[in-house]
Amino acid sequence: MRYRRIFTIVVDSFGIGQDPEAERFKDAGANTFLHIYQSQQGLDVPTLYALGLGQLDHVDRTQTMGYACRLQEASNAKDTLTGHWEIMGLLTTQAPITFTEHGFPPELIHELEKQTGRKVIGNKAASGTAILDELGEEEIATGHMIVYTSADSVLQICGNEDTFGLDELYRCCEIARQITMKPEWRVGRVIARPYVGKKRGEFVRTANRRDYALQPPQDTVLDALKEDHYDVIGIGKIHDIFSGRGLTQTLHSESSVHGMEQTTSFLDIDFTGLCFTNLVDFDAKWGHRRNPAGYKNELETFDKKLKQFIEGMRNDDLLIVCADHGNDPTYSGTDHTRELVPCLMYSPDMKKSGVLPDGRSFADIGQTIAENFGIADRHWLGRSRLSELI
Ligand SMILES: O=P(O)(O)O[C@H]1O[C@H](CO)[C@@H](O)[C@H]1O
Ligand SMILES: [Mn+2]
Ligand SMILES: [Mn+2]
Repeated sequence: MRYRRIFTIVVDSFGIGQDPEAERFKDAGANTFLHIYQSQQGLDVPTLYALGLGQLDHVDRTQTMGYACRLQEASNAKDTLTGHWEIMGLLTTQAPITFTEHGFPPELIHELEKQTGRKVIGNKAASGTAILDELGEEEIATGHMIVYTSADSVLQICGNEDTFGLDELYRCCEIARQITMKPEWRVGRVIARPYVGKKRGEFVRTANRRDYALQPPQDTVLDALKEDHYDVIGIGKIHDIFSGRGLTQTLHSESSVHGMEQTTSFLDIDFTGLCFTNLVDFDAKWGHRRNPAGYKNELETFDKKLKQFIEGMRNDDLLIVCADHGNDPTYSGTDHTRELVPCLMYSPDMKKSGVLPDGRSFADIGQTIAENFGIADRHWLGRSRLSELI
């Protein structure tokens, strides 16, 4: 075992340019990183640049440490579940079901209304904040529930924390999850979207969001690590994304800053295995909201936290910073964008630094982890980069 602890941090939606499939996903030209950089007159992220991020899109050459490369998604998707599953070795060939064109079919809605005892309003593809402005007041006045979707494979239900109530929202989502287990309705996630506020313009979504995700259909590198008695710590949304599978410990985060603080606190803990973190604010607060200035700020704050993290690393620690898909905040629409993702790898034990060739799957990350911990014999997807980290 070369590294005793591997910290993998997913900067949710931090894409680095279109991949060969982007056109098929109607995302030609998308580039989350570069377009934030260009639209905001630069990006002050010295730590990410030191790790080689700027080399990947040729905007900065101040790399001093670690190895940087770009990875392509091998799965037929651009969403959070498939992205994370692929990072941990699982390929998704069948595109996840979506209902963006006409909303959910009447039979599904009828079943949901019958079993919850509540009428459905909305039932269309929408941005979560826009649909609250449109229908939040009606939901509060009538007790009906706002159901909406997006280009992700999701069924989302909004509920006002004061009038609808959190428990009731979770109950309705559990019913929705059961109903959508039917093969033709099997969305990747049902998501409870609680919010507070009384009227249009004042609604704010809270951190009590809850995701009811499908189980990964097969074992991932996480399961294999757990089976071999390694520690597998999930921070932020990791638990939801893997339905708790393959984890030995879970921490939920209030924000991406909080997620980095939780991750950093594990530097002081003597574990052996993987600490796997998802930082969702980049995607949920800025990418989907098409807010490049907010995205820039979040990145710059993250960069400072990353510097502190690196300062606390030991020689037998490996850091991997990556992403699960793109979400270019300057692109049209409000959905994810199919992109390459950065993969930045660093350990204080490295003698050299540089750029590595692009990889054909996000699973290069999982395979690197698998080789490090001696579980690569299971033929995971992807190619280990361990021998390139010199
Ligand atoms: O617009 P909001 O509600 O943030 O939705 C976003 O969040 C959901 C899950 O990531 C996806 O449906 C995506 O579109
Ligand atoms: Mn994501
Ligand atoms: Mn998203």
